[in-house]
Amino acid sequence: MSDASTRDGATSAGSAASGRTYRPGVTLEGVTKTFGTAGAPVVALERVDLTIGDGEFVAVVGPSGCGKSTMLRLISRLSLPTTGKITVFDDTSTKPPIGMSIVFQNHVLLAWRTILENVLFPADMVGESKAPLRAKAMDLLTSVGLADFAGRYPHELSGGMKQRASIARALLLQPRLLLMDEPFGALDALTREQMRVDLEALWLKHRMTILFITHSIDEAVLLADRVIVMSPRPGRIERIMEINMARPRGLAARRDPEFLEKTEEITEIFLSRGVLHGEAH
Ligand SMILES: Nc1ncnc2c1ncn2[C@@H]1O[C@H](COP(=O)(O)OP(=O)(O)OP(=O)(O)O)[C@@H](O)[C@H]1O
Repeated sequence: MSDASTRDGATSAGSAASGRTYRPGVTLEGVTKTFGTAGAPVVALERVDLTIGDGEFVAVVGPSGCGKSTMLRLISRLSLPTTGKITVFDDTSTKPPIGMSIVFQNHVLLAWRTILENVLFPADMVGESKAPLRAKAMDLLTSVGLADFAGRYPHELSGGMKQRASIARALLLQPRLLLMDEPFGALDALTREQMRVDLEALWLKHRMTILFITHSIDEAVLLADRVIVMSPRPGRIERIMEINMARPRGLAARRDPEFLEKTEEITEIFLSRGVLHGEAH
């Protein structure tokens, strides 16, 4: 459960060799979340301590029910911890953090709005004028490969295209914090691979803090600066693993010895915790 911090408070999110140093962005201190009071309460998260650097890309991987989505909901303040403290860019209030966007597994595009109007939707939500944001929205649609689909409606797009539009929408107001809850979980393997490469490119361009939740060991290692490996319920941090592969990692990263080494290490953790079984059941 190492979470190295330097003396000036900056989080060291990489090895000395990688030279990555971040200021703290999101901090969880002794965070526990328990659901239900009568009968048998469910401890979804137990004593989680974690610092995510400002501008860092962190992935959380773990078995179903280990509290990954709970962690994301607590950081977004859609839900409050039972005990412990969560700080988001120095803010410890219980209001949704300013500058936060969320992307869920299933797109939440509005069927009656064009793709461009969907991408502009956050401006309506915060009462900003849309006109000055149109060029930005088009740029974002171009960067996710949807420039030609700005005038189409969601039902005219494939699942992957809809999820690209959701990501473009999440970036419209330049979030400082992007929470992604299994954003590629519903996509086919090829689309997923491409989305991963494209997300890395977007992150390298915008450098927002990303918390990316996934069931995929490969995806976590390929994308993140650090991978948080969760144990089965009650969800605890089992290991924090630094990934030092050079960026952009792109498709070639799958052949990097570090990719093989880290995915193997995480698989071993899950085997030892009974999350995975070497033999068929
Ligand atoms: N609102 C709720 N009320 C009661 N129990 C809940 C609630 N939300 C989550 N839980 C329980 O908390 C535990 C963690 O759930 P959570 O959704 O965070 O897991 P997860 O790791 O995201 O799972 P998955 O990978 O399947 O999405 C589970 O046992 C779940 O049943």
